[in-house]
Amino acid sequence: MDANILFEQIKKKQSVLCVGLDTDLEKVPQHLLLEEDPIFAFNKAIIDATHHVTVAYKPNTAFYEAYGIKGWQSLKKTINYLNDNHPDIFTIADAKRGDIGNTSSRYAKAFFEDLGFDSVTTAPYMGKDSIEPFLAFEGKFTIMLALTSNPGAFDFQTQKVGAAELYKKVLETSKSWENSERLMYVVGATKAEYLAEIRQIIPKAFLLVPGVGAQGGSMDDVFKYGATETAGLLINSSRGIIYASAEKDFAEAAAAEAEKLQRQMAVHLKQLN
Ligand SMILES: O=c1ccn([C@@H]2O[C@H](COP(=O)(O)O)[C@@H](O)[C@H]2O)c(=O)[nH]1
Repeated sequence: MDANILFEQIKKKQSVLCVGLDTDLEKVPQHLLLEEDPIFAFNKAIIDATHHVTVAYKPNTAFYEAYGIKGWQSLKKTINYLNDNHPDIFTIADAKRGDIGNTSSRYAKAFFEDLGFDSVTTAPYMGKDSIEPFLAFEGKFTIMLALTSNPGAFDFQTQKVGAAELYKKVLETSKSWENSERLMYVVGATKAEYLAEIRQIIPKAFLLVPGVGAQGGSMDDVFKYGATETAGLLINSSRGIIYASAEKDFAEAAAAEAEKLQRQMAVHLKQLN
């Protein structure tokens, strides 16, 4: 996907909402378990109910891999459903991959070509040759972990390596990689106060920001420190939206939560223009 399509979606929907499809059969409404493919049935209902306020969907692959081949088939059906019915909505495979070059090439082929996602998340720990194979794909984006939302982010990412913190080195160094214009970065909403400095290093790149809602991050702070004139943000909420209700009204409840977040986003987006 061209980034302009994403910008147009943001403008049209007045939203930077990314809905996380972290579908767990222990949490979906019981009646769906009678369906042939309960994971896909759940995802389809959530997508149908939320797409009008959503600019990106992010299935976390762990929730599909946990169910083996059936889970992988549900993931494939979900991405096909999105590509067939909502081709202008950005898709993210949250898989956090990255390996030696030839292996990374296979991961990239799996997520970009076979599954057909617009983007995949990657971990930068193995360096340039582990990420450039993803960046080689035209029309696709690689979303690299920079400063994550979890408490363990302080174990390594904020530690100094020489004069700068590791996450800053990751941001700075990655700018010199081939096709770096195809990079986006993950920064947790729980680390919003770091966003002003992050924006000095990567003023234009899109940020995928998880951690609002269930993890306690503040959307207001994300906009305050991390927004650019064009927004350049995707704010993710998974559990807060998809498990808003565990009853038959789960899709309506998800829509209500998504709309609530979109209204908050619209207020911030108006202030940017
Ligand atoms: O730093 C990170 C990177 C990825 N995630 C993922 O985002 C969602 C968040 O889910 P919520 O239910 O909205 O908390 C989930 O898939 C994580 O694996 C993250 O939270 N933080």
